[in-house]
Amino acid sequence: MVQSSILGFPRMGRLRDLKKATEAYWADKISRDDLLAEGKRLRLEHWKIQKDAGVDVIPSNDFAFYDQVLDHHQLFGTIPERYSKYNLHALDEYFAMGRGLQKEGIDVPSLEMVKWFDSNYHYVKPTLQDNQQFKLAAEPKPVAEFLEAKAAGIITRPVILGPVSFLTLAKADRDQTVDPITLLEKLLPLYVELLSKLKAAGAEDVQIDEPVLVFDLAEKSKAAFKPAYEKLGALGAEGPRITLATYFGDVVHNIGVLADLQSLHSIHIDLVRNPEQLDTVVAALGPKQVLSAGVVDGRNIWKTNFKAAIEKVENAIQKLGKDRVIVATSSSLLHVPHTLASEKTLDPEVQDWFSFAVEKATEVVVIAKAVTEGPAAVREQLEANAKSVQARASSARTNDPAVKARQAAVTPEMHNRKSAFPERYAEQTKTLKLPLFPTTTIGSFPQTKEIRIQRNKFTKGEITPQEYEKFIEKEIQEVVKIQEELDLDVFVHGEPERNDMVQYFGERLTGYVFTTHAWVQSYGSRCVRPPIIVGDISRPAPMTVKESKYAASISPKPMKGMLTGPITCLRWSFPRDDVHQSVQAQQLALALRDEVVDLEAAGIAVIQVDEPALREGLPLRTGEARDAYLKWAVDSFKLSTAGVTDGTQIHSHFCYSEFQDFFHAIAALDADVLSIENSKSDAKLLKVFIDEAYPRHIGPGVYDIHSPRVPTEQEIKDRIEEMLAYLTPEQLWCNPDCGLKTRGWPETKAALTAMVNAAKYFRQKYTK
Ligand SMILES: CN1c2c(nc(N)[nH]c2=O)NC[C@@H]1CNc1ccc(C(=O)N[C@@H](CCC(=O)N[C@@H](CCC(=O)N[C@@H](CCC(=O)O)C(=O)O)C(=O)O)C(=O)O)cc1
Ligand SMILES: N[C@@H](CCS)C(=O)O
Ligand SMILES: [Zn+2]
Repeated sequence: MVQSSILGFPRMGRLRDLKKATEAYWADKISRDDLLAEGKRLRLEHWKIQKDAGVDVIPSNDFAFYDQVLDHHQLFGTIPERYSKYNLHALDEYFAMGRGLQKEGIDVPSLEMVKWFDSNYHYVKPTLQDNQQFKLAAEPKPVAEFLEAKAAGIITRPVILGPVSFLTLAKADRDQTVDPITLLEKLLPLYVELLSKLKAAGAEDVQIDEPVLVFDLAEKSKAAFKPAYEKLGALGAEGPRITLATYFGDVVHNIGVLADLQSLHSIHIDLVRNPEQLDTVVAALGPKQVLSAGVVDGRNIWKTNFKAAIEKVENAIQKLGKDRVIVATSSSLLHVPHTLASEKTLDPEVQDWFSFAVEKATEVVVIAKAVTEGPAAVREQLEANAKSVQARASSARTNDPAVKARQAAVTPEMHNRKSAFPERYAEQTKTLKLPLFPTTTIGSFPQTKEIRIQRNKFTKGEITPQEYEKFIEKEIQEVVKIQEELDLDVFVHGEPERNDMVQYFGERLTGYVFTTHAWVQSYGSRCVRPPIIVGDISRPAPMTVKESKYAASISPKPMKGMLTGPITCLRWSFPRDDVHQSVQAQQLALALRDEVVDLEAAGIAVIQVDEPALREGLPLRTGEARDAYLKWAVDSFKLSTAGVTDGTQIHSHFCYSEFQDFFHAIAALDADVLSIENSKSDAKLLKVFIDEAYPRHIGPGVYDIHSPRVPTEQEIKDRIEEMLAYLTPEQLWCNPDCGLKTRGWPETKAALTAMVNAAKYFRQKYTK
């Protein structure tokens, strides 16, 4: 019998219940016990959904109150002393690492948070010491959650991050030099102990995620696999059977590594992203090893094409037999929304094309049944699926000849600014007249409860468009006034009208549909509702001009227009899977180009086009695919921004990504000013700007915006001083790491006051 399996389930709940409970706990509105009880309720509900759908292999320990990688910091006792010294309750210590803590004499910033592979999910980086000791938690969470499910009559397969991935994704703490992978020997006994405990609790199977196998691994990491899994395998019957899971890429380049891991029970591969890896992996399996075939997409919302998925699974069965194949989701379903059933306003035509987590649970079951019992056993489902797939392929919604014609008319010249940076800068200086160390923010100001309530009322028709517009104008007036008081140099309108920097644009572009409840966790308690690209994209009307023009009209200083770039719009949406992403990016670029030109015509002389997802889109392995991506991604940005005159200053912003290995792409954008998240990274990373003789202007973030913690003026000065080792005073802008939408006003004002004072200090010091 072919089993069905899910690698992980979204944990927020149908109505973002976990977000609400967590934020209520942080605000002291519910007790710790209330929050723990809500977590328990959600875990149980999610296991039951999967059980009721008929899924054979159901994951546990895929739940986390903040981040599943952060859970492993506590599991292995890798909590830096700056947190552990306070002897906080474990849950509070956990949140302190995730989001920092500034309360009752405690003042500790959060750990670094970065992108989870090429997704819009962010994990907290394990941060290790030179003399790192490891200690398994007294009540390991994977064991506790396995037992919790067991008590409810559901036998699960606990998920843990593998030792090689944990260490490869880790970093040395600031001022430490340890290469994390060298700590493997010390860490492995904890895995052995954990596996024994799981087995003793009744777990027959465990899923160990080793997603780093999709990277081009350093030799040290590659070499770590064999000894690690020999040690875990040595447990034999004393430990659970191990399924080693890889996802988001292929493992063909590391097949020698996998072929050596004969103690594994099964190997999971992503056959949505890389179906071509099937034959190589099957050939490398040992005679009894099982293949977990990831054929239901964990990263996108399109209904699975059953015919195509069944063909892939049948192909594996032919070589391995039915008992050695499992039908699975390609990755955890963390990256897709909870259920399509909550969507009440989608056009039924397109609703029929989608499948969210709950629906995907049924999909793996149907596919497993089709290959176990034959198609007749699920004829009805297969026929309905074929009809839906066919309807989408032939829908008029997907194809717009006018968009195609415009794309065909794009010329190479349309990608280039009129002049090189020195001439542009000379023009910009005439109008902008900025001081040294100009201060600015990244765009958004706090999205207060009041803003969200008013938008909610407007969406529900409880207030008129005119009332909503007046409210937004009032918000803009307020942020302009605050920026005047703070004495910032380049103002923003604060983005109060935007629910989200991508969703907002998706709602204004043809070719998109958007949802009401399709939330996906981005980090911690923060969720996004990615709009869905269903057809060719165009801009029926200006999207941001009204608000920017209004803000400029009441502002005594330059007002920065604010757009989300084509690659970020693409990556943070659910993209089409029937058209290459480069085509979708170019359509977005053309729509944004019109917006940029319209903003300029409205008198906006500084325009920021955010591209925080540019790095995220980079193929995970080096090589041709990367070069191809970089070409079309950079071209899209340039196409969107190059329609302006020299005097208009183009900014771009990057966050959540490591930029050194990506420097050439950022430089190739030819933006006049870059702002990059930097406050949590070592300033030494800025050396790349010297090495490459970067000629334009840069604002490396001077403080972290993810934490409510307020930086001191001295900290910011120290940071700027460090930056000046790598950048000239003429090049340097002062700004926070990213937008301030998640922050409250008191901390925002306090932090920006410190930032402006620090900038003024250096301005005075360097002005001749
Ligand atoms: C910069 N980042 C972003 C990423 N991806 C995006 N798509 N957008 C981003 O900004 N990736 C990388 C980072 C991740 N960072 C963030 C930062 C902040 C958030 C965030 O604040 N998310 C909000 C939801 C935003 C939103 O769409 N809000 C809507 C709906 C608001 C709402 O919940 N309304 C209530 C009713 C009103 C009420 O009573 O409060 C409801 O519908 O129930 C809006 O503002 O209209 C979050 O709350 O998590 C995400 C990623
Ligand atoms: N302009 C956006 C960028 C976030 S990456 C903001 O300020 O929120
Ligand atoms: Zn940002």
